Amino acid sequence: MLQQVNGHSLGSDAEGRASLKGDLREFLGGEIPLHQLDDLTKVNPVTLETVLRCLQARYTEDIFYTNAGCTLVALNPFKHVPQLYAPELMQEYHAAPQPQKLKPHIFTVGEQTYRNVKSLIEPVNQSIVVSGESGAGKTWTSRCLMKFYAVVAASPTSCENHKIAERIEQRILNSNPVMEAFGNACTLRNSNSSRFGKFIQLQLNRAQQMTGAAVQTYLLEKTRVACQASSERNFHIFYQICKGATEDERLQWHLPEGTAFSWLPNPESSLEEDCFEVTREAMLHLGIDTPTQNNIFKVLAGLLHLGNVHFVDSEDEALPCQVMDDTKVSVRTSALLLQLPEKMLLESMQIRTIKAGRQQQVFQKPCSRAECDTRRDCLAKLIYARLFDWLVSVINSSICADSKSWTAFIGLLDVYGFESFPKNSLEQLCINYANEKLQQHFVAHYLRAQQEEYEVEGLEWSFVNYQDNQTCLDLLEGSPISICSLINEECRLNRPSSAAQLQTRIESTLAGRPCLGHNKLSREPSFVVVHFAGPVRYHTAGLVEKNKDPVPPELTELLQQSQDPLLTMLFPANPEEKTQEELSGQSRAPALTVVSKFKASLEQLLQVLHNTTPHYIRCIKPNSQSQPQSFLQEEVLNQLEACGLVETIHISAAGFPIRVSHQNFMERYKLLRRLRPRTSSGLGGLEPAKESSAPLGTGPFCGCLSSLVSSICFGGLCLQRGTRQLTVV
Ligand SMILES: Nc1ncnc2c1ncn2[C@@H]1O[C@H](COP(=O)(O)OP(=O)(O)OP(=O)(O)O)[C@@H](O)[C@H]1O
Repeated sequence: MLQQVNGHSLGSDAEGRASLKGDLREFLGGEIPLHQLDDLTKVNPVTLETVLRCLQARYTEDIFYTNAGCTLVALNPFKHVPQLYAPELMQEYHAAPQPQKLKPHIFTVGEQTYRNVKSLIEPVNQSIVVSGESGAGKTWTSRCLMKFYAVVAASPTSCENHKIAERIEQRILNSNPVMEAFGNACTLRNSNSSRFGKFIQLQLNRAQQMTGAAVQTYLLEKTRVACQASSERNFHIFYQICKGATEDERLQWHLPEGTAFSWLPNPESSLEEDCFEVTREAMLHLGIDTPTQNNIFKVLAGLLHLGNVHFVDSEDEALPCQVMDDTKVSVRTSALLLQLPEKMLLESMQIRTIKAGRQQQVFQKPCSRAECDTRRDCLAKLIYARLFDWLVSVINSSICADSKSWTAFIGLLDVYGFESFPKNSLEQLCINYANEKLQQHFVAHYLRAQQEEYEVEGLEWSFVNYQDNQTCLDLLEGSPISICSLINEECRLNRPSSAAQLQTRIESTLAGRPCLGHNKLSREPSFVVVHFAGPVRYHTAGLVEKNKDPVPPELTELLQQSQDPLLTMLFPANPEEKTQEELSGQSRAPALTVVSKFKASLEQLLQVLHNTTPHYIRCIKPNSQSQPQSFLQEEVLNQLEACGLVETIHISAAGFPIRVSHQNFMERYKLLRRLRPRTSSGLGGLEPAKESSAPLGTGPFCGCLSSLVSSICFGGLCLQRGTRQLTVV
């Protein structure tokens, strides 16, 4: 009997015949309409063009998910799709004996991941890496997966337990609107773009119930508080308070309707994300009570007024710059809202204090107008970044479970997508660097390690070439010299360096590196990095300063004087240990730059990922205008090419998608020791043995089982090692 066609084993007779018919048709003639191909490994031949055509055909039919071997491709529908994420559908995938036989969906990935934890497939901890460029749908996907786990991993036991579980699940879900309100913003690429990276660990107990979660965030783009590119916006929360405050709150927060704020560009644009009520409700569920919320919003209003403070040059260099007449009121209001002495607030921006000599004598020097502006912006960034970190810690203490109550986790990684704007700076360099690291994780884990293992195992294998992004990573972070090391060195040397000098330094020191380009047409000093997802031009102006991220000590000292309860907590007068910002403001600052901190946190993240079984979801943006029903071939093609999807499909089609250690396999499939080899098939197929007295570990399988398992279905099993193939149905 034919056991396999095109990689599919057959189930019951009737089912088998129907499936066989379909498989045969597909195998022989490729007659199946493209949009019905659920798995891109079945596209024939597998080329960029055929893959593109298949995805387009499916998109036209409103089919947004397609398997690509080990990866799930998720096309952004840019519209509401009824029932696509309904709780009933979640249950259907959860209850299915073989979820992978249902239509491709993020719930298949969610369920498979969940079952891996259940069946203790090592490593027990799992991760789902959601990648794609900005606006491709990563945050949406992560959010839906969290909802999925909140449903399927809910505690079904006693009423009391159920309540607890619900509280935890609801709180975990409530962390999303809060973090998005404070950490997302409208950019040119995405109206709800995450301006920070997030790894959320969903913690499961032995019964696979969710007992808690922990969130780790990465590099918030805090510069956005004080500086927004044209046509972009500040963080959503600022618009929410301005649009959603009640009359009473407007009075308290000094936000009369129609007030113009320099740091609130495009206030007329109205987004779904501007819903203040949702944020407040979610904060409440996370344990942030109304008085604390009001305190937070009052401080944010204080920042908006601070942004309206503008300085004029002083005629006498020995005297501080003055505040523009019509913005004096903003200093007063800001001081009032932040509960700071007005004079001190003003002087902290106008005057620099220098300590020098053995006795640390104090000198004061008036700042230039540009310096006043920088210090004003720095103050706002400092407050906002601390507030964001504090919110994350509150969220964590609200959702985190006692370490004894969980045994495994499923990690969801949603980091900012690859970005290329007309102007790119240190933020984009870090974001794109993170994307390069994740791409490398995929390349190393899947494209390279897998093929190397097949070779070692003696499997017949013709090596599939793939685009390795190691050269780009060498350029960015390599040792001894790379772009990061050069930017860090400029910070360490603490010498005046112009944007043009930095460009020359990068170009001359790294000349000849394959991924370094130079845009000769550009008038502004810049350099080009050819990333796996495309070339990006980075402007060198301000790069070193942003990397240093200095905080003048006067600013921290000022905030320690605040009478505001929230600021008192964020800036304690006698902190137990000095923060990085405080250290960087001192003259003998350790060389811990933004880039080095980011690099260290990325390494940590990759270490965590490395110790989990990864699952991949590739989000694809069908068009850059965020329009439904528009599939722009060129744009999709670039994304497919960049992530090496065709190579992934080739390897998946010919390879072995599931890997199980021998010990785990024996645990899971103890039953099979009762099976004996069927020698007549010539394939080494197996049939159930009537009786087996062979002890576990010495039965007929054990000597020949590999860690490579081509497919384990819930009703059947197919194994291969080298030239031996074993099929059990
Ligand atoms: N599955 C979906 N169904 C409907 N709309 C979607 C879906 N996925 C994404 N979208 C739409 O696309 C927008 C962008 O998605 P999302 O914010 O998830 O992108 P992202 O990849 O996280 O981007 P960034 O890297 O900028 O944070 C969403 O705000 C939503 O409007």
